[in-house]
Amino acid sequence: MIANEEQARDWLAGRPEMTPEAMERLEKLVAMLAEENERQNLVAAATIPMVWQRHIADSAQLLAHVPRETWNGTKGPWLDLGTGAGFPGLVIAAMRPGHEVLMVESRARRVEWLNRVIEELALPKAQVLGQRLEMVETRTVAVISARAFAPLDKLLKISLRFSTRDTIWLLPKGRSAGQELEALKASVREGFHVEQSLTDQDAGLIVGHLNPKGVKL
Ligand SMILES: C[S@@+](CC[C@H](N)C(=O)[O-])C[C@H]1O[C@@H](n2cnc3c(N)ncnc32)[C@H](O)[C@@H]1O
Repeated sequence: MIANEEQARDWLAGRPEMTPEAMERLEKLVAMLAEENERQNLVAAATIPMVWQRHIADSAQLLAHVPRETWNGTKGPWLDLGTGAGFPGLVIAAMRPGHEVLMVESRARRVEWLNRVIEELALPKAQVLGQRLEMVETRTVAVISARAFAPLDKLLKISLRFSTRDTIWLLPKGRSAGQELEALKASVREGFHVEQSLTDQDAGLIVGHLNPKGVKL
């Protein structure tokens, strides 16, 4: 379990994706976030002293659930829904800058912030789709992530059209992971399971696949 800032940084340093350049990008993101959070409420102020654990490692842990062959640039982009301050989308983009990461965010100030970070971190393959998810043009993607975006049943309904049966869904769900999964129809639930979060012993990540042709939500 990653229980503090030192453990978060040590864990990140040991990730296979980590390079000195990626660590530099994450350091820059953390510094920019602390500054911007004084101007707009991007993340809860109380989480700034725990930013490596609560936001950076919490986002980066999703990469451990994506086999390299699934997301190697050939099977489509990573789509992050409701990216907000940048989590997990910006962290994924900072650690895998050669891969396409699309971040959907509807609030104008957050869109401006995300674009500023993308430019500052020089992430040409990262892109912000600054509109409501409901307005985003349909395309299929390799990975769909969403942290603190919407209740699971609603989330699946509004984003099903981006999924193939190979798309990996990665949904950090905090303490409600098991309960939200249990509430789904058995035919939908069967493609998913709950993984323990590495950053919070009470939290779970819903991970799995959905067969968009075979389910009625
Ligand atoms: C609670 S925040 C979570 C932000 C980030 N994922 C995190 O975990 O720190 C949810 C974000 O989703 C955005 N959002 C909510 N509904 C949306 C929609 N339908 N389309 C696009 N963005 C949406 C909000 O503007 C907000 O920034």
